[in-house]
Amino acid sequence: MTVETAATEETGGSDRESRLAALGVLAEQVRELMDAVVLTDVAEDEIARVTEEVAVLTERLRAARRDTPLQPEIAPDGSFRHLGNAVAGDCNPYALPLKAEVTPDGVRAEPTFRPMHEGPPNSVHGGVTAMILDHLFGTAAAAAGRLGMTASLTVRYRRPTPYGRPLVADAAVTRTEGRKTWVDGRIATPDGTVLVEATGLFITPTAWLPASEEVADRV
Ligand SMILES: CCCCCCCCCCCCCC(=O)SCCNC(=O)CCNC(=O)[C@H](O)C(C)(C)COP(=O)(O)OP(=O)(O)OC[C@H]1O[C@@H](n2cnc3c(N)ncnc32)[C@H](O)[C@@H]1OP(=O)(O)O
Repeated sequence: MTVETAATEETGGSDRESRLAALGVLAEQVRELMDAVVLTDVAEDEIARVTEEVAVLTERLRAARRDTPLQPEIAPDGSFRHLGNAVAGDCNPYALPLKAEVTPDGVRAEPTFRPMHEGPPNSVHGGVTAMILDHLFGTAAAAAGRLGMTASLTVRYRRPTPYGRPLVADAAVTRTEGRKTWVDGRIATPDGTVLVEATGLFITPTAWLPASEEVADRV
């Protein structure tokens, strides 16, 4: 597995960074749109007009398209980034996007879920919280020099997870054995009430072993 540097793709340089920043702003606007859709109470004829306008915008974006979302790369500042990722990608409207910070113990993030993440009434879907923990766990493994794929994830849901307010998520490697890495972590309220906790097993595919240490310094 190789990770390209940002400058090697397409236009390169600051033009590309400027365009990616603009794409990030668009993705955030689309998140706002998705929340607006799940919360709107406007009349049916207004829904129909907005639908037509959105269809026009969709066609404009399709005027020039890639085969895949943006792939993992080394950003100009030397950090690892994956702008097309469904959890952490700034340029993917489906992503929160999750911002993980490396700590002495592992990794930490402060996710705020949105109305569009509704599962049970007035709280976040369990598949969404599991996805966030999966990604955070993968980041904890990568930061420890053990880049891997999720082999299993065991999730325990302790309390309903609210949207609309900042929460705290953390993860740490607890054990390693050959290419296997076990990670524990949780999502909690800022005062420490655990909402969701999980254990994950990550396995480093043999082909990823060379990239594993390189990525650790850049997460
Ligand atoms: C590019 C830079 C990226 C930077 C990343 C930043 C953060 C990114 C965060 C992203 C996070 C998002 C993450 C995602 O979303 S990852 C997406 C979800 N996960 C997948 O799609 C994984 C699909 N599965 C596979 O690719 C393979 O099966 C893997 C790679 C997992 C193992 O295939 P491999 O061919 O390598 O394995 P092996 O057969 O030689 O077996 C090796 C050992 O492992 C044991 N075993 C195998 N499977 C399981 C299992 N399911 N439970 C328990 N144990 C299992 C097996 O018994 C053996 O043990 P032993 O006999 O040696 O004791």
